[in-house]
Amino acid sequence: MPAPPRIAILSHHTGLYSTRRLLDAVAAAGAEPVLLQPEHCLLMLDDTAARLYYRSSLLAPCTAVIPRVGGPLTHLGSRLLRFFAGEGSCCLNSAESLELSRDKFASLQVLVAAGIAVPKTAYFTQMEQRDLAVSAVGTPLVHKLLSGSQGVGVSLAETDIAARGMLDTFLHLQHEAMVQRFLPGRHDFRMIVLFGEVIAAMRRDASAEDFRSNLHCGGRASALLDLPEDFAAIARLSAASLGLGFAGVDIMLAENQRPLVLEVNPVPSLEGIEGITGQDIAGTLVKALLQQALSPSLQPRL
Ligand SMILES: Nc1ncnc2c1ncn2[C@@H]1O[C@H](COP(=O)(O)OP(=O)(O)OP(=O)(O)O)[C@@H](O)[C@H]1O
Repeated sequence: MPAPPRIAILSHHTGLYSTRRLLDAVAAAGAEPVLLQPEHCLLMLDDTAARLYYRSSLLAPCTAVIPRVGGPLTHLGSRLLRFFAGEGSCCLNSAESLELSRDKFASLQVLVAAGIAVPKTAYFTQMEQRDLAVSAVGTPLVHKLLSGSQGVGVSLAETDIAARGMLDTFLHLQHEAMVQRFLPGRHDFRMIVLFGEVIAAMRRDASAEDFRSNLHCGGRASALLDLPEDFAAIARLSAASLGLGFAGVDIMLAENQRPLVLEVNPVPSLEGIEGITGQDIAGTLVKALLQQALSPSLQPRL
């Protein structure tokens, strides 16, 4: 009997809901789950060969790889993905797409170049550009760290004075700043894209205590059963523009109800969306990835 395909899951937090769901889904699909904590990996280059040691042992080839690395492990995760791609493993998201989508401003640049509308957003590095950025974007405005997730590093400045003070601090500490026009809707839409199809969607409403609608910030989610076709088209194009096989695309409405993409998450949590929709997203993902891996002629519809 041939050995079952091996599917690696790169995850630091092994007890996380998404990691556990994916491990179970890999086993349920008849494949062998291989849990890799990125920090226990050693990459070795020697002449023209590349090798990966996991906890001091040479790692056997993997059929496919699912990156579930958080923001702080983006660079390590992308180097591991580059190794796996070189080995011929089928990576759910590539090294390049992970790096790109983890940079909040660079990814918006790529979306805009693809014709996808985003909120008015300024990026700058020097104090001399601060006042122009504040007046061009207008207050209230949202300041964002260039990397961050679950709403961490996203803050609201209601007035020009507050915005200037906040920017002074961030320019001093981070040497760069990103500010975005505040959209007053208090809700956003998250669409999960898998190989060019929207497979699930939810609406998230901010609580009375916060402007952020992330579930970690007290937001409330509900399933989005009648997904507008323009939202789905924007989500598909956003994931494709960033080269992502799997992505969570966040959309908010402008004052004139135009859908604008806030960001595209390369490692969206499965917990909220599976709980809200009742869908087996982990199972769908693993089956689609195995199909990709085992039918090399089948190209993802990116
Ligand atoms: N320009 C904006 N106007 C109003 N609210 C915003 C704006 N940008 C972000 N928000 C709110 O803050 C939340 C977090 O913002 P964003 O998605 O950029 O950060 P994140 O930390 O990467 O979140 P996630 O982990 O969901 O990807 C959004 O879900 C939205 O509710």
